[in-house]
Amino acid sequence: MTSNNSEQIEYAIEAKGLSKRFGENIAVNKLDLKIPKGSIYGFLGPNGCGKSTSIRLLTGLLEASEGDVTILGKPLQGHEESLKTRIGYMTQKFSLYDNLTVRENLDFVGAIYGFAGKRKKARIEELLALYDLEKQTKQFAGSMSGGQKQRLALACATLHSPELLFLDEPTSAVDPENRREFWERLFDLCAAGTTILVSTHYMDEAERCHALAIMEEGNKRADGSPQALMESMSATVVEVSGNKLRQLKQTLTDHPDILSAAQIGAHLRVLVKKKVHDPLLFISELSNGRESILARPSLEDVFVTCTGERYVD
Ligand SMILES: Nc1ncnc2c1ncn2[C@@H]1O[C@H](COP(=O)(O)OP(=O)(O)OP(=O)(O)O)[C@@H](O)[C@H]1O
Repeated sequence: MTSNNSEQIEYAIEAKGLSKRFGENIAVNKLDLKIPKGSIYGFLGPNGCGKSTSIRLLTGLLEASEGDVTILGKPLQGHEESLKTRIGYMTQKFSLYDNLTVRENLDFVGAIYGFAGKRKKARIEELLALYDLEKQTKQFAGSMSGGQKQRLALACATLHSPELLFLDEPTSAVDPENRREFWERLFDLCAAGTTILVSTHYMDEAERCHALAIMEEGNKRADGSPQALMESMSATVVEVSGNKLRQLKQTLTDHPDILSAAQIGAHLRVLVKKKVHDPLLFISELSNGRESILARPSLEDVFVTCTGERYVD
């Protein structure tokens, strides 16, 4: 991050009241954001919650219905063209040319960003080595595996060394190992000064971000670092074990002071509202004295708590 002193923080993205309507449907509703330079920020939420639309608004590809956006210190409105060279964007479907080879894809993107001659060749060689694509240079992009396509898409999105990188669900089409590797590469980019905004519906991925926004139906329900979100959660987590968990789950979820009860293996993970002073006694009474313990909150618990906010008193 740029600074420890809050007065000196430089923001890569600032948004105020950002909204987008498609007819009657509000895809993004009054979104406020302050994303420090040099950080990895996540949008976490289910399909259709407005992640892609928010990213497209912040890149200037889509016009907002309302709100103000400042990107890398400049108002987005009126600076869309000049900002394009400072921004990278990797779309959900990777936007590769299937009928072009790996090298041709990079060549094409290089030309778009005004690279030519030795400079272009050198940058492409650098990216081929960095993203482990040297053996695939002549392969058509359409015939590559999900992981290879993802690495090529990241190489294309970062060819012009953008200061700010948008990644829309970049790991949906790859296995867990590729996903881990991909995140290592993101932290390398971040260490070199790139600010990254990444959307995901994976909890483990969101947990890797410096900070994130939890989104639902176009609204930001909460934001902060994963740690801060877990610490400020408005529920206590209790794990209950024993038999007949399916019936117990029903009894517990019917109770107004219980936000959710989900079976994980041989126990139920129960989110009890914070206003309940002794959650273990409370659960013991509701479950005929079954064994229960307090557990550490996870980001998934935060998500359930935030998106179920309307049920919280
Ligand atoms: N061009 C459009 N015209 C009409 N409605 C749209 C358009 N783009 C998005 N929407 C709607 O806006 C809402 C948010 O969609 P968006 O794609 O931003 O969600 P998302 O969180 O990125 O989900 P996904 O991961 O499935 O893409 C959805 O209800 C979607 O149908």
